[in-house]
Amino acid sequence: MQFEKTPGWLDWYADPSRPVFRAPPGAVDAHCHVFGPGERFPYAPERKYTPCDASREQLFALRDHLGFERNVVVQATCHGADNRALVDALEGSNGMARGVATVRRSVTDEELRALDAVGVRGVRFNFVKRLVDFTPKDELLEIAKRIAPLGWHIVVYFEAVDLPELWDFFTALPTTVVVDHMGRPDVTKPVDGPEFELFVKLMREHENVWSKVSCPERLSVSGPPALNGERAAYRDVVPFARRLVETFPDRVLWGTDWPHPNLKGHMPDDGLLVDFIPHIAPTAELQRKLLVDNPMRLYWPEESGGTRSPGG
Ligand SMILES: O=C(O)c1cc(C(=O)O)oc(=O)c1
Repeated sequence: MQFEKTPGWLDWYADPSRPVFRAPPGAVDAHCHVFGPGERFPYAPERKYTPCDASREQLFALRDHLGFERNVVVQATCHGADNRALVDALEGSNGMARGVATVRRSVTDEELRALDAVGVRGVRFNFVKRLVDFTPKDELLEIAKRIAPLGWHIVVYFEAVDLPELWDFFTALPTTVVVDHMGRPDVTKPVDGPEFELFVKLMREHENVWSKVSCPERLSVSGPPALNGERAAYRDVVPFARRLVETFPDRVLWGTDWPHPNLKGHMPDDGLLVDFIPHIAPTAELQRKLLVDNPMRLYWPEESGGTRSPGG
């Protein structure tokens, strides 16, 4: 198989603009990745793409540049179930990053405990066909039952058209379930149409389901603004994200998705992505919940007056 690197990728993400929006103190970028460096942390043989290296140092520099304080680093599919790059990032974070890992059913209890000790608080199940080969649901359920007693949660990534088929599986999971990128709605469809209503219903009927209101750059058809100083990017995604933030203010998270793997049309400016936040969370209270209270409750409960409870 031939792997392609996206031309110009590094140039773009090395130079994001400074956002106009000031994140509240303690803000968490709750969805980002580290890639490699490939020489130290090789990419998985079963990967569907090969990214450019994106190191923990670059990630933490971006965090500071954007005015954020913490990260949740999510295991990317190009690293498969080899979590060494993720662990390295968590170890280098001074406790300011938590992680979401990928594991197989062969993972030992000792390995789970070691991941927990370094800051992993969840596992990711991926159902996006261009990114992974299918993992049998019985294996995923077995993993879910193993991680629940640790107080971890499950992050799921899927396309909106696949939600009806995945519904029973998701609603049987025994932990908090965090959906990546709003379940990837088709934003050319109405925000109150049947497809997005099904996702809203999932969250309404299942209080253990959370959503990341992230990745407008992946979902948008209108795209980023022309290079004319306009900072209100990805407007067609706003109604979807805003509906979730306003309806479920205590169960939404936000992240940059840096370094934006697999984006071919354009590379997003992370500063512009931060300036998307006040459009989807228009009040200071909603912004604080989205960027501080919710991620702290899920990833640093010991610092926000809670404890980790088995079952996530
Ligand atoms: O849409 C994507 O291509 C994508 C890929 C990955 C990954 O490879 O893990 O993660 C994401 O959050 C999004």
